[in-house]
Amino acid sequence: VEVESAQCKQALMEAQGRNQALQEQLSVQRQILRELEQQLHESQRTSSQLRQQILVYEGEMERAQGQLEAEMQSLEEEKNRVIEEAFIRAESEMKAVHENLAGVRMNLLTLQPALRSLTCDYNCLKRQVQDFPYMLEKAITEAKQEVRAAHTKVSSANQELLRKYKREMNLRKKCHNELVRLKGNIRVLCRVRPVCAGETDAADTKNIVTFDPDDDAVLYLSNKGKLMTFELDKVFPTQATQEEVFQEVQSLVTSCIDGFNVCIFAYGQTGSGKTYTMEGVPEDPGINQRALRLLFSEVSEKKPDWDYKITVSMVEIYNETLRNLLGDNPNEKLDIKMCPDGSGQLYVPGLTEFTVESVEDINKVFDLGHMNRATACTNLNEHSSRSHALLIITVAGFNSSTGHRTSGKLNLVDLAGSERIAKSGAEGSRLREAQCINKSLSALGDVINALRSKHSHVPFRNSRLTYLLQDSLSGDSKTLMMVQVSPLESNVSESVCSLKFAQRVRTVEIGPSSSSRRQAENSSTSSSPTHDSVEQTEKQPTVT
Ligand SMILES: Nc1ncnc2c1ncn2[C@@H]1O[C@H](COP(=O)(O)OP(=O)(O)OP(=O)(O)O)[C@@H](O)[C@H]1O
Repeated sequence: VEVESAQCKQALMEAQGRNQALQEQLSVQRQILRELEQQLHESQRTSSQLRQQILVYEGEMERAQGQLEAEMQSLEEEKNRVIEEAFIRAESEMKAVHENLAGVRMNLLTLQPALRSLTCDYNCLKRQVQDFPYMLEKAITEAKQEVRAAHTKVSSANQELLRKYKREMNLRKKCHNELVRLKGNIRVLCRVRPVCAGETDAADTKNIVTFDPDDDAVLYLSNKGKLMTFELDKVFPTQATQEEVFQEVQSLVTSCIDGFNVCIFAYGQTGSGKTYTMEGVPEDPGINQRALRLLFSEVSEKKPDWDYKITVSMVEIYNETLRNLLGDNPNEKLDIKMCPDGSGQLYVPGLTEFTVESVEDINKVFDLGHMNRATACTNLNEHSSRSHALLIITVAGFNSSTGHRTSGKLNLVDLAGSERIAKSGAEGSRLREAQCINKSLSALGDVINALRSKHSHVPFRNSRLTYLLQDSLSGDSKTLMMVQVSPLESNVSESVCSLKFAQRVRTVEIGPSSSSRRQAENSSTSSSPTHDSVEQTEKQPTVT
């Protein structure tokens, strides 16, 4: 029993253990059951909600179906209406097309004859095109022959014209020379400046100059109650304009295009209008600017046969010293030398030359010249009265059809004041200035005298001025002296001196022919400097 009791106890314990496990399983199963019941309940609730929703949807679907059917109905009606309209339109368009077609058929009937004539034309043209190369070749050959004939004709006409042109040019040159010869290779004109504002109130301002209304070469001067008469080549009264003065000198200016050398001098006492005549004022320029403008227009007219180069130099002669006014260094002194080529020509080593082609170029050159002239002196007005200013214009031409070349020089000179300085008042540098001016103006007078008198010796080398201008004063060169005179009584003695000088220069007898003169000049060019045989005191007012 004890053994069985132990076994029973063991079995009981196992049975209790199994019972315990089953109990636990049961409670888990119960829990699951509860949850499932809850889920079922919720599902039932959801299902009833869904059923209700289904009912709502079914109601909406019914309503939508009703609307759809109504819309389909209306679309069906619209479709029928549109089809009907399209049908009507198509019918009318069809009718129009039929009508067009009938028109086109009619046109076709009328076009057929035109087509037939076009075909005929086409065939005709085709035949012509086939013949064209042959005809073209024939026409080209004929045209070539005609061109050759015309070319030969034009060439011979050209040759003839060129020959005539050359003859005319020579004739023009001869006529011009003859004209200048008749007027004299050296002409002396006089210009009387007007009384300036500010001069009318002062003493001695009486106007003592009168003119001859019938003779523009005569001028009367009342000197201490005595009427003096002067006869020159032409006299410009006070009211003469810059243009009128220029018209008188313009033939000389243009002659340098033909290869002549020309000198135009303005001579007279300080304040007599030399600078006004040569340079003028900006609003009314003088000979310098007008000459360059005229040269520009003349050479442009001669294009394209002639090609010209115009160059400009500016020089000042002060106390017998030459200064380069267009150079980099206005204080640099220049020398005059004989060309080493043995031609007898003179040249100035280091002299600056500018090529000018327009009025702007001229203005730039003049501005530079004025600036350089002013740089080296303290009082420009006084300095310019005591120095000679030279504008040297060179015109070199080349004719491309004839190969002809020309070279002419135009020297425009504003001389130093010619007035005499009282012996007592001149000393030191002023005396030297006066001596230099006296020397150069005397030398100029001597040279002009010698040239007009056809002297065998012309004293070019007696001053820098005449030496520099030697090639422009000799040979076929032309010279014009513009004697400037003040009309005031206070200047009467200087005016008398200037006019006497002018008249003497003008009335010197004309000597042998120009060819013998040239020989004389050539021999004089190579000779050593000698003093002139012409009486200096006879021709030139004395500057002491
Ligand atoms: N024809 C003229 N018409 C109007 N004004 C003139 C005329 N000639 C000269 N003048 C005036 O007279 C004054 C003196 O002239 P200008 O300076 O030309 O004399 P100049 O002889 O060159 O003197 P300088 O020897 O001192 O250089 C200037 O004010 C100038 O404007």
